[in-house]
Amino acid sequence: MATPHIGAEPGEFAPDVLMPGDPRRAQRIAETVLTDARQVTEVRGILGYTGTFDGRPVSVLASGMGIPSISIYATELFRFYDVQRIIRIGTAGGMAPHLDVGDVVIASAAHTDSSVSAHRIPGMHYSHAPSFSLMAAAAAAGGLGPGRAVPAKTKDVKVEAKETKDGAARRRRRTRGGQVYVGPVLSSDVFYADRPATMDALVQHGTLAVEMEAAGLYAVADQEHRQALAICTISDLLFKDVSLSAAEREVLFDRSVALGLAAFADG
Ligand SMILES: O=P(O)(O)O[C@H]1O[C@H](CO)[C@@H](O)[C@H]1O
Ligand SMILES: O=c1cc[nH]c(=O)[nH]1
Repeated sequence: MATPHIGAEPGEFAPDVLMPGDPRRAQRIAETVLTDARQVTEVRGILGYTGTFDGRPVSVLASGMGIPSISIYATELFRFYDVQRIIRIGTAGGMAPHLDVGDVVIASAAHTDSSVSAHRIPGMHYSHAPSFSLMAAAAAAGGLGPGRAVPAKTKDVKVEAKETKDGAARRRRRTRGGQVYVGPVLSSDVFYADRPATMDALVQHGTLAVEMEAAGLYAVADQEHRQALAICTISDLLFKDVSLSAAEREVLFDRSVALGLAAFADG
């Protein structure tokens, strides 16, 4: 039976689910990466598809934005569709100075200011962490491993970046694109926040990037005894006024999807 938020019947989702925030990104992944993908849900415009990749069943379902939204979809997938593993395919704002747009961050931990997670276990500061096996497999697929301090450089990608100051000039910008990093992210409840001291302290504590869902996904996976990971493409740089357009954010996820599919295969 369908859930309040997912229209699929039991059995229509694969055990492994890729989960972008944006429904159009879900559609694009289904159309360009999966074989024989068919739509299994469209409730509230949150699109979901099931197909195969390299002969393995794989689904993709959008999460919407924020911890409350991803928590609903992840809980319903784990609890009512027997989904075993979810990998978030997200975008994130780069915080650490060495990051560039197009780089990929595999979230080894997720700090959060969300009350949803902060009060999950009363009296505890809950640690939001991914599945080790998924994270290790994704990192290996990204060329990272023990004793390899410098991330693998993958082929350059050309992106159209936008200088946000005054919403004005666009300029062509060749990124180092596709460098893969593993480290903590901030899963923020607030997109438009003005708190430079907090962000600076997080960077000083090794935080790489900010997004809005990983902590919720990791907590739900722990609660439901399932596995999860977040892999995010850097879509803008918080301290450099560099930002990708909405259209660019929709398409610049190939590397993250490849790492996610490799993690499903090897994790
Ligand atoms: O591109 P997605 O996956 O939605 O991720 C990021 O983009 C949204 C904000 O623009 C938030 O959901 C944030 O986590
Ligand atoms: O700055 C950003 C970029 C993407 N996603 C976020 O949550 N923040």
